[in-house]
Amino acid sequence: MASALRREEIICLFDVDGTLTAPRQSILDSTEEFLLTHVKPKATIGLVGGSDFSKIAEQMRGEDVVKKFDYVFAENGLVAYKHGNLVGKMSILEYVGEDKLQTFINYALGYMSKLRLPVKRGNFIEFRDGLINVCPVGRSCSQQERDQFAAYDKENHIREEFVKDLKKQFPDFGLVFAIGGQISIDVFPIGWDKTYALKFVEKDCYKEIHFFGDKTSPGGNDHEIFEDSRTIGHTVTSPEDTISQLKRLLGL
Ligand SMILES: O=P(O)(O)O[C@H]1O[C@H](CO)[C@@H](O)[C@H](O)[C@@H]1O
Ligand SMILES: [Mg+2]
Ligand SMILES: [Mg+2]
Repeated sequence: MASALRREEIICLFDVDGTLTAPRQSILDSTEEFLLTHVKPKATIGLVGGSDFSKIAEQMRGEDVVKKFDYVFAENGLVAYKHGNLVGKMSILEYVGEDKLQTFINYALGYMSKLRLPVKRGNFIEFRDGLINVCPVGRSCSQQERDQFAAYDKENHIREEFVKDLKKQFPDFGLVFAIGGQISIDVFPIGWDKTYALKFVEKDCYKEIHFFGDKTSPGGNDHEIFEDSRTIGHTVTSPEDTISQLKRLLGL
C-alpha cells in the first residue's frame, strides 16, 4: 500500500553507485527527472554515498546536488550537507592519529605490492576526510581496466581475501574494512559506516526513514544502515529497480 505520510514525515535515503547510477557513472536524465519531479514532492530525499563529495557531485552532474537533494551525505555522512549547507565534517586523521594510520597504510601498500593482477595503475591509497580508500588496481585505472578488475575480483576474491587479512592483522585498531564499489575497500573507524548519516536525519523526527542500497549483505557498505532499527531497508539491484520500488512505496 502506498504511504499516506506527508513529505515532511517521510524520508528516502539513497546509496549512489548501483542504486541511482551504474558504478561510478553519471545519473541518467530519466532517473534524475523521476526523483526530482515525482519523488521529491512526496518525500524528503537524501543521498548517502561512500565516495567523497567531488565524486558524488560528478556523478550527480554538479555541485548543486546539495540544493536538489534535501541532504547529501558523502563519505558515509562524515561530510554532511543539509539544504545546501555543510553541517558536519569528520577527520579520520584526527580521530585515529598519524602513527596508527601510517602503520596501516604501510602494511596495505606492502600487501598490494605482492599481488599479481591483470594490470596495476596508480593511486592505491586515497586519503579522504573521513575514510581511507584502498584500491589494489589503483584508482587511476581506465573504465575498461576498472571493469576488468571487477570481473577478475569476482573470480579470484582479491578484495575479500585482503579484507580477511586486514582483519587478522589489525584486530585492535578499531577499524572497519568495507567493500562498497567495484575496485576498492573503504577503511574507517567503527561506527563511521553509513549509520553515521542517521544522526543528522534523526533530529528532524521523520516518522519513516527509508534506505535504498545495493550492497546490503554483511560486508557490504550498505549493510549497517540497512539493518539499523531506525531505517526501513530496501535492497535494490539497479537504478531501474530503485525506481520501481519507489513507485510501489509512494504510489506513483
Ligand atoms: O571505486 P569503487 O571501488 O567502485 O568505489 C567507489 O564508490 C563506493 C561507493 O559505491 C565508495 O564506497 C568507494 O569509496 C569508492 O568511492
Ligand atoms: Mg552501492
Ligand atoms: Mg533497517
